[in-house]
Amino acid sequence: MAPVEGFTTSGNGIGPSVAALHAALASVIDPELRRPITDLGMVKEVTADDDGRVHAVVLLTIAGCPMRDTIRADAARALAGVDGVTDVEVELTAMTVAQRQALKEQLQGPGGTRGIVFNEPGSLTRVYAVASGKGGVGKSSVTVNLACAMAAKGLRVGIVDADIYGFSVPGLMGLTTNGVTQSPTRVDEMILPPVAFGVKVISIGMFITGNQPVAWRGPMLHRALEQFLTDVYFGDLDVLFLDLPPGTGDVTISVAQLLPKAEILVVTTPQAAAAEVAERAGAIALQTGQKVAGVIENMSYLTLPDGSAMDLFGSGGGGLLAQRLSQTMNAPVPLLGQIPLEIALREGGDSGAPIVLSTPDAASARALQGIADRLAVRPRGLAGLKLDVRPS
Ligand SMILES: Nc1ncnc2c1ncn2[C@@H]1O[C@H](COP(=O)(O)OP(=O)(O)OP(=O)(O)O)[C@@H](O)[C@H]1O
Repeated sequence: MAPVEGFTTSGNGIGPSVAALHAALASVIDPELRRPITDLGMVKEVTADDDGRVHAVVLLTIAGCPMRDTIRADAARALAGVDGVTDVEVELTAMTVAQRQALKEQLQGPGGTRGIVFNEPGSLTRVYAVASGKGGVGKSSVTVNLACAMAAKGLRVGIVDADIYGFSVPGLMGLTTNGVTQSPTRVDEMILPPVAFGVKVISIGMFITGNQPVAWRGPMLHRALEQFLTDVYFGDLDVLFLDLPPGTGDVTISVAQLLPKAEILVVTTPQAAAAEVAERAGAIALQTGQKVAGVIENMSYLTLPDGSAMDLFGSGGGGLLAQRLSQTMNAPVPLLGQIPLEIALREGGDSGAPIVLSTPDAASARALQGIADRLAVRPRGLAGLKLDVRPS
């Protein structure tokens, strides 16, 4: 292997090789940026002597990086596994301003600042805004489970908790412990979202202390959402979910303005009255020019101890809503799935362990998995893209 900048070994064939040390560190993934630390300019130097003693210096984006212990442990473990290594010392130090700037430019392009990457013509990220007519129908539970199911399939997934007044995503994703929500790391003005179950998550709940109410009017909400979409580094995502507040308020309009390509997923219960309210949430897409990707019926039935199904909230609401929205939108709007009521789903939400991962055999988990599969097989968002193909 050609010399690698920063890597020094005696080079006389005794002790670990540069190639093996580099390969080991290339297997260490930065927990927030989700890329190998070797690609991110985070490996400053590695020296190894003939006796197999290795000293590595790893650069952190910021001195107080909350992931420093994880990065150190992962790097030490990877190096210790290299043939000929007898001892490992990993030293952590912070990047200089210039190194941080270089990293930001590598991630975000020259200049470091940009608009909303998901709106760029080359963006292939599918954006789903999850809406409901009423509160409490399970919109957030559905969002986190779909996101986790897709991430478990290997897709790169992010969630923006746009339910600014009633945020619940950090708790559902296990990012809140004893009332304290994990904070994002800030690299100057760039915000690195915490990652849970492979999903990058950002929520207003990460920026306020305790359980304070958020009392903002429309323009503030719009600005907060815009900042989530511009300043948060999500990287190249396959799917971005936005958990909208219930109804058709300011945030829904802002999402339509900020992310015109976002498709709406409407969550409803089977109750006819709930479906009617949900129809308004879906039909707003007609005014904003967005697509409705489908309807998800939640709390469809409850399985009783004798195995029979009880329609606690009536039946047929999801199908009815899909039919009505298809007419309103003059385009097919499918009923993507029906999720039963299950105690395990609620418990998974309360404990921050989404049911698709914690109890994948549960009926509700299988239904959610089925919906995620249907959404995941749709191609990445090439629709409406002008492809740069010219006759020769
Ligand atoms: N299928 C289900 N079975 C059992 N409990 C469920 C189910 N779906 C949701 N729940 C529970 O119902 C409650 C409300 O769910 P959730 O917070 O996901 O709803 P929401 O529509 O996002 O509410 P809001 O819009 O008010 O934030 C939660 O306690 C959740 O665990």
